Amino acid sequence: VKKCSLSGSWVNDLGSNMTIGAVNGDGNFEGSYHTAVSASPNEIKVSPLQGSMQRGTNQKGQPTFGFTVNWSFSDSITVFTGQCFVDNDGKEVLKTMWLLRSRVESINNDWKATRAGRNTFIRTG
Ligand SMILES: O=C(CCCC[C@@H]1SC[C@@H]2NC(=O)N[C@@H]21)Nc1ccc([N+](=O)[O-])cc1
Repeated sequence: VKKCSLSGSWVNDLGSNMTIGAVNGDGNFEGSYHTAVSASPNEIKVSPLQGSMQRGTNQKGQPTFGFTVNWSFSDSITVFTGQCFVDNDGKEVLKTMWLLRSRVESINNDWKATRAGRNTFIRTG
């Protein structure tokens, strides 16, 4: 069975770095995220992430997951969701989509407060 583990260090197509710790028995994990890009005027800082991985009853391998990055330097938050694959060269890759919600002053600006996109992560080191 193709096995793909989330624990360890990853880099995405934007050059952002992520480290994920051990996945516990409930499929939950924690880690840290250092984004290479930001739309905030503030200095970028390492930010915590928390997430969950679907274990699948019979360890199907290539699990789905989701995690939230609570940006420490800006009034915004990103949720990522995706799947951990083993590609045709045997390399682990995380294919994700994300929603980035920024705080806006007024409900009248709510329409423009959520950005969406995709990121692919590969292992570093
Ligand atoms: O910019 C930010 C916080 C940093 C977001 C980084 C995003 S997360 C999805 C994508 N994948 C990455 O690795 N990095 C990017 N917050 C923010 C955004 C917009 C506004 N705004 O005022 O529009 C304010 C703060």
